[in-house]
Amino acid sequence: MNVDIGNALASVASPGASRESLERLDEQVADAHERIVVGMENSEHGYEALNLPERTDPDEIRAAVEPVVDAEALITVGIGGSALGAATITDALADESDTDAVYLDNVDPEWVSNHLEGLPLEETAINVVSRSGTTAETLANFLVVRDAFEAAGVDWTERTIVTTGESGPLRNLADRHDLPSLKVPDGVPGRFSALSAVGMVAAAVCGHDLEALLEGAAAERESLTGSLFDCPAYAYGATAYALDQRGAAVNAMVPYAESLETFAEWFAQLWAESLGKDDLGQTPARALGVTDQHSQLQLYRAGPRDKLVTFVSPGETDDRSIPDTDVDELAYLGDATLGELLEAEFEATEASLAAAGRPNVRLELETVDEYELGGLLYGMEAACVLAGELYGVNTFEQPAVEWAKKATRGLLGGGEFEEADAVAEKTELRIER
Ligand SMILES: O=P(O)(O)OC[C@H]1O[C@H](O)[C@H](O)[C@@H](O)[C@@H]1O
Repeated sequence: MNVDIGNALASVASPGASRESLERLDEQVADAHERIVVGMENSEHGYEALNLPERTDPDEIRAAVEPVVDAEALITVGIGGSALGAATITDALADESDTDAVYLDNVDPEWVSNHLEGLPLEETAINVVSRSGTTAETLANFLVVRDAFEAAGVDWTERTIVTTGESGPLRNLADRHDLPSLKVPDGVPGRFSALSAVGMVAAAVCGHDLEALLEGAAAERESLTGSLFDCPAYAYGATAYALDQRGAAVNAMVPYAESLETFAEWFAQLWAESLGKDDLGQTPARALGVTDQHSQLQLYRAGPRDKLVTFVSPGETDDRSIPDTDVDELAYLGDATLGELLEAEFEATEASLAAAGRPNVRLELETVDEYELGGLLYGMEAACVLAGELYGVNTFEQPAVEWAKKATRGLLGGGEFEEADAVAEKTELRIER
């Protein structure tokens, strides 16, 4: 992954960071890097995630999925960090796979039923993922999926792989039914676990190259140095932080490839849940090039100056020519391909923001394959860890999310949680028709 921060400089954009201010910030980057290296060396909670390219064992993952490797479809049941990494990988590489990867994260009943209805269950595998093994949505959806298999006369125990922590309800269930199971690595929070079994079981069932994913990540790891000017991941993390300090409270992630739309969702969790603390953090927004040029771009170019736009350029992709036409006004299209049109729109949009003095950064991939994807995921994780150090927050906890989880459990009678009392205490000012 390469990063171009030119359009975030103060000479181009407002807010923007001057070259001199980035050089001053680089001293903090050097300190933060030292802290990160110590955390990695000591396998400290969270920092351990940056060791995954070396720690993850692809053979172990492939052995666990062996019984279902020919599945026509794979249902991954998980939420947040236990689903988005896997979904990012299999969505990005979907063209290369014969397996239909389906994700059940939401518990919207109609949506769950619609997903299950169309699937050939006797040819479908189940990938259930929960670090804690207690997340209500995941456990509930898993029970629903099991039930659907039983109703169709399909033995779910022959078709299920479990990835969870060392203990907990899901671990007990895996042991009781003797299911192939993998462990969420110690010290790795869910949103940083894409490059472990959490994200890679689905990739393995879909036949993707696990080694290449890890090699791409390892190459990014090699580039972690004490200077933002030598390290694309740190350049991104430091620039996003610097821009937020100058008023860019929103970070809009805009990939120029349909296959990377889920990546923007993954990034949103990473950035929001890691950095949103102590009244600090940058709000992630999601948009898709070229589609959202025709909707959100108006706001990004002419609305409040509170945004950094992050483009992802996918590099080389399959192309398709645009047929010739005898309509004079459209003749110019006949000389181009869809890929050339996309590229031109990307460059035009980037230039249009810069011309209006709106800061933007470009993440560049060579192409969308396992290697580049591994680098992108690792690079954004390292960027986020660096940003967390610069903000001075605890990047690896998520107490605000845990609060709502406890309130939900309390409401459903899953234990005594004082958080649930807040629901009854809600202030009402209802306007009725
Ligand atoms: O993996 P699980 O324990 O099921 O957790 C799934 C998700 O739950 C919560 O929402 C956490 O805030 C997320 O970070 C986590 O990824």
